[in-house]
Amino acid sequence: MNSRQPIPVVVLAGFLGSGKTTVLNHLLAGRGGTRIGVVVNDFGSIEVDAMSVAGQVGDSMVSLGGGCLCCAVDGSELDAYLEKLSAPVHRIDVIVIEASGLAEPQEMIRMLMASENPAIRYGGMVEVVDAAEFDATRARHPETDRHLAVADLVVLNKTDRVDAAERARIEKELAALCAPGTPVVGADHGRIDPELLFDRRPWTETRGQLSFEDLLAEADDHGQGPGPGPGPGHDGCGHAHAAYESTEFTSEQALSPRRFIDFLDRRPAGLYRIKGFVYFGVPGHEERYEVHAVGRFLRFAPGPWGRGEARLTQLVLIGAGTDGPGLLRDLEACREPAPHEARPESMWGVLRYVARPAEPGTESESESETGTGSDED
Ligand SMILES: Nc1nc2c(ncn2[C@@H]2O[C@H](COP(=O)(O)OP(=O)(O)OP(=O)(O)O)[C@@H](O)[C@H]2O)c(=O)[nH]1
Repeated sequence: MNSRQPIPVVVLAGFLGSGKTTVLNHLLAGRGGTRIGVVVNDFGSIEVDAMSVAGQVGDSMVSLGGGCLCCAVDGSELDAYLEKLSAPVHRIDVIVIEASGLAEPQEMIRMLMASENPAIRYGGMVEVVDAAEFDATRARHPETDRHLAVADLVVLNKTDRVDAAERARIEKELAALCAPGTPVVGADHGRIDPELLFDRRPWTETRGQLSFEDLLAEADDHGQGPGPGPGPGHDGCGHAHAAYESTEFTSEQALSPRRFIDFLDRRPAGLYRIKGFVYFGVPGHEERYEVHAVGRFLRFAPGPWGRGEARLTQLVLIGAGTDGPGLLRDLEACREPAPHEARPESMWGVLRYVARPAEPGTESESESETGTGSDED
């Protein structure tokens, strides 16, 4: 991941007690060399949550080992904290906001979409659902349905507390409540693959000297946890990996923007994450297009190629129950031997998913984007 690209900001939402902090701890434990900025947006219980995430609490910003920063904010302070976290000095790769169990995630998404901070971009919304309390939560808090409708990825947590039939029933209901194609990932104690949300750097890529906490966390990453008890390091990593498969695609030939968008529109629900770079080679659009999809959420970010860098398309597709050879066949069918003959209009489908800084007076544009999370307007 190029550190000069805007930092993706992922919103982790879910009703009180659904397991957001548990998911976050698991992500922190399995972050590898990735530097995660954490914002805990939890009115009233800041200390409790920040402590369970970080193990230590400062004024408002907490250092998590060598790799993370955590700050506790209310909505009005969010912009200021995002600005602090996105300062180049912290070298943060991804920011996760743990939304209060009571917050309206739509508000937060709107704030992120409208943010004028060029160092960040909205990176999708993950809704954590408590499988054991699913019906009770919906009955008492009908707004839960609205949150599910804007989620890009749903984590169905506490699957250890329901049997297979109940889980299947909830998954069916979730499919009806969420936008079509939204992936639902089952989890026991928040153990989802961190790769679903961000690229993990290998430890060797961590710049600067490793701190003592880094070394402890690294040992923990390899299953030799620093000690008992909850908190980062509790889970170690590796549990979640077995359930996912990843498919890699490389092409020296350009991809047709129309065919590639068509492929993305039809991507199966089990394909949780796509990341990489695409070369379209269409006149006027010869840049390198970084692609980032989490669930239904899709973004392209055009940027320059490195000096002497080969014009390649390189994609990694991560999913469960996906047909790898079938995906590769579909991607091969997107190849375009004569991109220079393509008309610039063929890029329109891609450009719909490029985040542009909001122009003054174009608020309605960012609102329409907020509504779907996949920009299907
Ligand atoms: N049985 C079971 N318990 C879980 C699981 N995930 C989390 N818990 C427990 O559920 C409780 C709530 O988890 P948290 O991660 O604090 O939930 P939260 O969504 O951050 O809660 P708030 O901050 O109150 O909104 C804790 O006691 C966790 O240990 C799970 O998969 N199974």
